[in-house]
Amino acid sequence: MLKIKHLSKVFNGKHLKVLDDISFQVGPSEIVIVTGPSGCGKTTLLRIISGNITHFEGAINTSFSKTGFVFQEDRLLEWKTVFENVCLVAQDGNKERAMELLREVGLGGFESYHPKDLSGGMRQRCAIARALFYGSDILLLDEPFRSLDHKLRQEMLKLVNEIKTEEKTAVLFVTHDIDEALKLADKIIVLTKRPARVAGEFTISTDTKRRNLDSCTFQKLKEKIISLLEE
Ligand SMILES: Nc1ncnc2c1ncn2[C@@H]1O[C@H](COP(=O)(O)OP(=O)(O)OP(=O)(O)O)[C@@H](O)[C@H]1O
Repeated sequence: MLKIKHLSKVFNGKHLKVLDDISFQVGPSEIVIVTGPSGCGKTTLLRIISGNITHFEGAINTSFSKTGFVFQEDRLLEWKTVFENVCLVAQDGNKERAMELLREVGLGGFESYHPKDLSGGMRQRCAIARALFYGSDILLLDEPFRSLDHKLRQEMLKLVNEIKTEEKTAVLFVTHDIDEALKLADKIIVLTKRPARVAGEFTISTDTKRRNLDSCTFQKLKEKIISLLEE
């Protein structure tokens, strides 16, 4: 369980308040999606949770032992191949599994390429394979599918869902795409504009395979989230 309690963050010697008293939880094998207006503080929130930002108010309590993350920038090592980039995070890991993950993210056949020879979307998928190979019990994803086309996005969403159900990995996912959130989330956290507060928290119990986004229930939920984002 990850518990975020009364989290606040101010940048620039107290001039820029970014997060204001944020509290929510991520349970084991749960997909929690955070959405909110541009610049409200979503990346800052993930950076605090991942330990990249250490000065903040409030508390982060976690019982997860391994945290994997994919940020907006892919942070691949340019001098390593795709396969080496993935294997680097778990050097004793099963190399067959690394190959399998690369195939699952659509990079089968590109194992010996270097990052500079990949497109932006391929680089991002390599970063996702690397995070999955790390074998974390919670995965932090910051708009990881932004540069992918529609078909690839759908495939990656399916993969995240499989990782959750098969590997029991919890996922904390930032996206601007409300349909993506409605398709995948067990819980959606909507943040206000900066300084971000929790404007709404919505639990979706319908199994992801049985969700109909055109149904009245999902349309109403979507309208509610949009209205909160527009406030
Ligand atoms: N290290 C930093 N120092 C000072 N200000 C920062 C720092 N990091 C982020 N900020 C500011 O904090 C605010 C929130 O930024 P953040 O990247 O967390 O927003 P976001 O919600 O992820 O945005 P987007 O949806 O556009 O990706 C912005 O005004 C940004 O300029």
